[in-house]
Amino acid sequence: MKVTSTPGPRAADGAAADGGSAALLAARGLTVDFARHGRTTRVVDGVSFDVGAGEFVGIIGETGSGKSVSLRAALRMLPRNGTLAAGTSEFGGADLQALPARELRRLKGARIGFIPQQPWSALNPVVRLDRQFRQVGRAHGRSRAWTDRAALEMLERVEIADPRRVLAGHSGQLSGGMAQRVVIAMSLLLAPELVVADEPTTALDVTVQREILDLLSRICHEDGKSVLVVTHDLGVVSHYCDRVYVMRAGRVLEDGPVGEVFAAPRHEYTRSLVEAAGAGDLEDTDGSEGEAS
Ligand SMILES: Nc1ncnc2c1ncn2[C@@H]1O[C@H](COP(=O)(O)OP(=O)(O)OP(=O)(O)O)[C@@H](O)[C@H]1O
Repeated sequence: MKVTSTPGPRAADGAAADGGSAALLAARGLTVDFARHGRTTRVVDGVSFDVGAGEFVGIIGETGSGKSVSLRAALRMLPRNGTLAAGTSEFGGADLQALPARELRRLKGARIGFIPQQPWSALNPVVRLDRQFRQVGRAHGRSRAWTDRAALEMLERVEIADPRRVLAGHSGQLSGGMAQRVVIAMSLLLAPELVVADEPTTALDVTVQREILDLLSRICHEDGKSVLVVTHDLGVVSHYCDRVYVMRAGRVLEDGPVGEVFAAPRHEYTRSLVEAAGAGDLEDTDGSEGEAS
């Protein structure tokens, strides 16, 4: 994959300087409180980010820095004990925080695909996979025939061998990598414009991780989709993303084109991430046109 290093200003407030109102997903000032053991803790504080059309954006930071919570806040997917204390998020100009729940559900399945950390969390072990695809199709007004055809096509695109047999089976028969391919196929079923992936490969073996990411990136590039990926792996961001937001302790420390941020980090923390990752992970971030293997 090409890693671009678009020249341009680097924003200081966590929002992309070049994102502006044209962004497909725009989050501004997200601030999240969690109630825990009778106390309220602020875990995300004023986080802003943009994802433009066709852009691959990464959010990176150590465990607990607030990456997942920011992403979930933007998509109105916070757990019960989490509250959005401040901030806004828009998708294609629609206010995600104000949309009626039904419209939000419709938009999320059809225009925003979500890939979770654990494929198993998105699959029901006791329901045949073809039925699970049909449930997704039905929820969005698609016929059974349409869904069956689309599911087969998507499983082929994610390189599942013998997709008919897989569809007639259950998720428990799949390896982790196969299960994540099925989840990717399901999340892409309705051709969403944006794919949001929360540490999509941490549950998988290292070799499988790369295969899955290559596949996801290829399909999303071919179809011109936007991707927002949350990861603690600098190699993933440097290899697959155009722009990056670096998070620590619930805030965005810096953001910008991947090549620029990692080649000349402004923040000490980003510098330490780069140093810890070592040169091997940064082979593609020099602003030149590195190709993924
Ligand atoms: N449901 C919850 N209730 C209380 N606190 C939570 C909840 N979910 C997350 N947190 C807290 O919010 C903070 C940010 O968590 P978050 O999951 O966003 O981190 P992260 O950067 O995505 O890390 P990881 O890579 O481990 O997922 C952490 O301190 C976490 O303990």
